[in-house]
Amino acid sequence: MAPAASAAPEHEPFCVLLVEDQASLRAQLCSELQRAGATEVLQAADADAALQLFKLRRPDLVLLDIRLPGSEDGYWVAQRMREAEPGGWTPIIFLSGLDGDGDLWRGIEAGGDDYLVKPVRPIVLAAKLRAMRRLRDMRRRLVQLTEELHLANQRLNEMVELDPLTGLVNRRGFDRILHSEILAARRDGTPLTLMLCDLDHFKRYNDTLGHVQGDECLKAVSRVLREVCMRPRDTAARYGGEEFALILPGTPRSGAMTFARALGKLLASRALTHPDSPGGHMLTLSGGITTCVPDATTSAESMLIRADEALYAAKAQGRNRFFSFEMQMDTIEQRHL
Ligand SMILES: Nc1nc2c(ncn2[C@@H]2O[C@H](COP(=O)(O)OP(=O)(O)OP(=O)(O)O)[C@@H](O)[C@H]2O)c(=O)[nH]1
Repeated sequence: MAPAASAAPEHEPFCVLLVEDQASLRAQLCSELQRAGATEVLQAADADAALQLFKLRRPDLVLLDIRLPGSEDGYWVAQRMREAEPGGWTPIIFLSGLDGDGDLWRGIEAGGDDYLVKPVRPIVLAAKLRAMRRLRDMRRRLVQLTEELHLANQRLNEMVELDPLTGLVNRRGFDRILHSEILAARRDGTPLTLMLCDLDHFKRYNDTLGHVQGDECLKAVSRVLREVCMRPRDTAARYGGEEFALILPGTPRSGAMTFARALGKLLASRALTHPDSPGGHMLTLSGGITTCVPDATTSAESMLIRADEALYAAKAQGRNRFFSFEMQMDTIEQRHL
């Protein structure tokens, strides 16, 4: 004996749109659907009402009669429904008195998922409802998993560009950002500043306090750098061991020097001590700055070479200072005038 058509055990709401023009059959199917576990049955007697309800309520399943009053039939309705949900897929089951192979084929071609020939036995209707519900749940889970995967990928991409010790952008991220900021500044004709910063006498720091303490010091300096980068597109990166890089879009030479002074002040306010610094007991930084409005000849490499040269000069002239490559060049030129 066939099992009785019973309510599906699922707890999630399941809304069915029933499109059937005969009122008595609609009422009968409606109560069978409810017995079979549909939590809501929306009813439409013609194509227009069916489409309106579909767009407004987004049901979980559509039961669609093929013969409808007016000029449009169920095939037409199914096609419009598919067009109305790009990227989505609401299961559609055709209901029809037509049982030819061609009718079935047309229904599937029109975007239907299944085809039931009237009169539909309650047990069959309940079984179809259950199967479609299962498909809906699996599809939802798939969408959820895809979203989770997308987020995990995003996070992974971010992590690939982060330095694990300091949380700053790492060398890989720095290379990408500098390259794209050069292109942007070139396109907009705006100045771009690159600043390389290096801790002074950090080897002595490590030698005296050990690497663990040295790491803590690098983290503290990173916090200062992150704080001093106040504009959204300013980037603080860990360029190498105890070397940091700052990318400052829209920053001219004068702005770069103001920024360097602010950085020096903020670092001094943190009063980070150095146990074995020849110049006192405070931790200090030296910096090399280059600023330009990039043109076709500007590259990340050329900017790095200039910033590095300025950093070398700052170290050579006593440390705890920032030098601008371009300002040095101006001074040299003036001396030769
Ligand atoms: N604790 C710690 N130390 C690091 C890390 N990366 C690089 N260093 C240390 O940084 C020190 C850099 O030393 P040097 O290049 O001689 O430079 P310095 O002693 O700062 O001297 P100047 O730059 O000339 O002022 C070395 O002792 C490295 O071991 C790191 O991730 N953690």
